[in-house]
Amino acid sequence: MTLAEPSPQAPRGPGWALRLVASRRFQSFCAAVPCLRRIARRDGEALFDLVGGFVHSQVLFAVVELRLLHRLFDGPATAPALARGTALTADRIEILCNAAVSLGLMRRTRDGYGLARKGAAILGVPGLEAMISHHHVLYRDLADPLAVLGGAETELSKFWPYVFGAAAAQDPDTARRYSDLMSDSQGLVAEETLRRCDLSKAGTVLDIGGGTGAFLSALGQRHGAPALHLFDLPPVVSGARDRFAATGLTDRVQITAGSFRDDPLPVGADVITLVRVLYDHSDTTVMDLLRAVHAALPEGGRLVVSEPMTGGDRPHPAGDAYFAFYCMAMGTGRARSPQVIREMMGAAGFASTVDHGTTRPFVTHVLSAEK
Ligand SMILES: CC(C)=CCC/C(C)=C/CC/C(C)=C/C=C/C(C)=C/C=C/C=C(C)/C=C/C=C(C)/C=C/C=C(C)/C=C/CC(C)(C)O
Ligand SMILES: C[S@@+](CC[C@H](N)C(=O)[O-])C[C@H]1O[C@@H](n2cnc3c(N)ncnc32)[C@H](O)[C@@H]1O
Repeated sequence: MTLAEPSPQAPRGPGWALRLVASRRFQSFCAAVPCLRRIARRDGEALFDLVGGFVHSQVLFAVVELRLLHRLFDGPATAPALARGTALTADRIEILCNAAVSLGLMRRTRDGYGLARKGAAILGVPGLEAMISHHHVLYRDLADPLAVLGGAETELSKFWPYVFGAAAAQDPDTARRYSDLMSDSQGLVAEETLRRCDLSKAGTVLDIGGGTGAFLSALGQRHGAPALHLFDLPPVVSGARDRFAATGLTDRVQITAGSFRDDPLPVGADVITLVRVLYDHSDTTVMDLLRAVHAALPEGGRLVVSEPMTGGDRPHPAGDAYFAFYCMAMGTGRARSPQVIREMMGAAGFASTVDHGTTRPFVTHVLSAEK
């Protein structure tokens, strides 16, 4: 595509500036002028990161699948040493490790390769390696993003069957597979949610879609007072009793197996939490759920919603790229902005809503509402 050079009489304003940036001659001019060269180089590198980002995520996938970060946690190693125990040759491991160094996951050492800070951080984030390994499903779906955008059937939608109703989630192995993935990644979500919402004075907290109880376990260990009530699908909650026993919370916990799409919600809680639940479901299902939550709460009762959200009129990569496409590929879900969810809370009857924000949009965003 050859863009006409901006004519002298071209209107000034954003159009003029962008037309200039899109001009090959101006880009060549910038590369020759020192103060402009740095901007052009920075934008070019950022653009190339976007172009090559899918290779970067596959380098990360390979490093995680080969457990190289764990190998290096014990100390630096040479490429031949890292190749041992894998099906790869030392020269291919060297290529992978150099790529990992370029991405800040590893560092070059006198003896070969060592762990870098980002690589160490991955080892410290609960559930992150499992999520990275799980991405091969989404990756195959996004090989044809236009098909996903066009609503084609996806592999990912078969990974999370529960969103299609309790009947689809009867298979205990499937239920365990996604519950493990969720409970592994719950650590940071619970940390952020409980830091932003003080639930220490709650009487009873009902966690709807609470999986195998990871959030309630974190809440129960942080606050000694609230009684805890878990509500999730029958094949899912079966894994919860052991967790509560292991955290010494059995006496404070009630477990109800059921579907919020098909069964009445338990009553008696003064706080109801929805942690990474709404974005799995359509607007209709979400509105039905919010109305049922409103009905199940007493006057003055509180709803807490915590899940990754989009940026609304200020889109950000975590919510508007990753989770928006993830939920779209899932088939029924939708990543929503804090504003949209607060409007849905209001439409469901909640008198006041609060945006508690987030420190890390890629982990979660916290809202609450009062009846
Ligand atoms: C010199 C030193 C040592 C330090 C000085 C500098 C310094 C202080 C460094 C700090 C190092 C440090 C502590 C870093 C910590 C980094 C952390 C905590 C990073 C956390 C990253 C978390 C990430 C990337 C989380 C990603 C989560 C994802 C991708 C979750 C996806 C969930 C999905 C898709 C769920 C789907 C389920 C469904 C079906 C949609 O409901
Ligand atoms: C993404 S997981 C989140 C689990 C947990 N809250 C967390 O953040 O780790 C969504 C949860 O909603 C549950 N769920 C989905 N549909 C449900 C339904 N109709 N009734 C009850 N729970 C449901 C799933 O079983 C799953 O545990």
